[in-house]
Amino acid sequence: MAYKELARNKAFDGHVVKYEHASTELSCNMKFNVFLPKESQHGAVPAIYFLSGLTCTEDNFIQKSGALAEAAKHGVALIAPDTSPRGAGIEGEDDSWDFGTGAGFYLDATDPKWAKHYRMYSYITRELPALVNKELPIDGTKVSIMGHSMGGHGALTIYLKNATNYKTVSAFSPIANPVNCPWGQKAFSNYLGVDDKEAWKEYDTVELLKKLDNVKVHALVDVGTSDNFLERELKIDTLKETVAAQGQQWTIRYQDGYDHSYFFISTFIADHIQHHAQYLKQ
Ligand SMILES: N[C@@H](CCC(=O)N[C@@H](CS)C(=O)NCC(=O)O)C(=O)O
Repeated sequence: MAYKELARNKAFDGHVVKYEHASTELSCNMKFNVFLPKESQHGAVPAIYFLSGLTCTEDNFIQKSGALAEAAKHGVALIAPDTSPRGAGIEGEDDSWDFGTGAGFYLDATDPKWAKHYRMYSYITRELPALVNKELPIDGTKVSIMGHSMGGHGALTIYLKNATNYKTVSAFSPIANPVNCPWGQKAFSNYLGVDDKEAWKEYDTVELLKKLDNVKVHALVDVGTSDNFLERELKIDTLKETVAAQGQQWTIRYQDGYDHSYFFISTFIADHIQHHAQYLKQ
């Protein structure tokens, strides 16, 4: 299967289209959703990738974030991939909600048990862009990336490692320092092995920021002060300190009383789309 259309719904004068394709990176079939604004009927448009969090599929963001209206306003496409390979059949992959299926952590696993299928980093940075740039009216020279929670971690790390490929980055409630939190330690010790801590740092926003020389990044990060995961898992204070120490000028906002849910995302999604549109139009 090269790729096939599974569903198409008109929205805000454009369309939300769901596709399925056989992924060579992940060795399984994968689904993703795309919002194509009406401008895409006349030529290639800029696009924002949105990486979702733990337990999500390709549907959560496109159905719950309220992003379509603002994307339509700016003539920008949205690309919403799944969060892990599906049905790989690896022992233990469905045992917990924060690891395995629905929790690919946007890395390329090196542990032999996971290495064949759990390659979300290569899928998001190479395979999926190659497919959408070839098959859809997407301008591959004008793309950016954002995400939520595990997907916020994915967006920030992918951006920091490939800054020339993306115009900008933003995140909601990102897992900012996974080497120092339970979710990250569980994922990295299994996918990357317990011993190779240097490999872990390659997928850690705070650690990547420390290595960033002379590159100024203008990222937007929002997190809710009533987010249940704020202290234990997200480590936004550490991110903020590192950003300051590195002389970066990120906008990091603590939003009073908001939690980790899509109600929070939908409240601030317009700000994020506007942030991206400003860079995508340059
Ligand atoms: N274990 C809880 C928490 C998982 C959770 O909060 N997931 C976030 C990302 S880390 C999410 O986006 N959930 C899906 C949704 O709210 O639609 C659950 O299964 O809902």
